[in-house]
Amino acid sequence: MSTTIAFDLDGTLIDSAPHIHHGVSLALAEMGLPGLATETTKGFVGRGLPILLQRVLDHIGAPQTLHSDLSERVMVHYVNQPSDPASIYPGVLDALTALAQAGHRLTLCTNKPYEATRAALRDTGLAPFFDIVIGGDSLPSRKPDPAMLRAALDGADSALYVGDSEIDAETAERAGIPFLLYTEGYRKTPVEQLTHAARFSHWRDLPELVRKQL
Ligand SMILES: O=C(O)COP(=O)(O)O
Ligand SMILES: [Mg+2]
Repeated sequence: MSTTIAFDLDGTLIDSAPHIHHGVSLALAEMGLPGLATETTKGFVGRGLPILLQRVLDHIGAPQTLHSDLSERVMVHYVNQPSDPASIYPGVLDALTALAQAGHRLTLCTNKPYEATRAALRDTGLAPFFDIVIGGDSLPSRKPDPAMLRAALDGADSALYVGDSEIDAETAERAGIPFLLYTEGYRKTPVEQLTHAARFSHWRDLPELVRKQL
């Protein structure tokens, strides 16, 4: 049976925290604001750029009135700083190729802003795998609201969602879609506390896991 499989991006397909951190750091420096550690930025990824930047400003003790200026600057770097193809997690390309060859439709459902998502997919070479791309600003709401996931699944009868975070697990649960958890991303909660149909720590295991789900 052919299934539509939606994927999260940051912390799932690509280890993008260094890229996100770089964009945020450049923008903070331009504004004369203090920087923060990569691990701190990484901990803020998952709910989309507006919330990440709120947390950044809180963390460095700067007022939220700077949010829109910071956001515009980060977006420029987000789109213009090339994403490194080496940031793709090991085994992702083979797994996506195998799933596509098995006849599955692959789509993307990420809280990353759409323009930045397109740039990351283009720079890493992942773009050709996905025929629907829903970004964090594509719809009026973002994950964990299930509307994004529903849009990425395009009415499929058989569907799965693959992601790395608490947000993804909640989104899938609210959409009533089985969730496959990649355990090596940016999750902060123990795996046992996240609703998931199955989990994997290396991408080589995903095609078999998908077969078992169907
Ligand atoms: O940009 C974010 O906050 C997270 O993006 P993700 O949904 O691909 O993990
Ligand atoms: Mg993620």
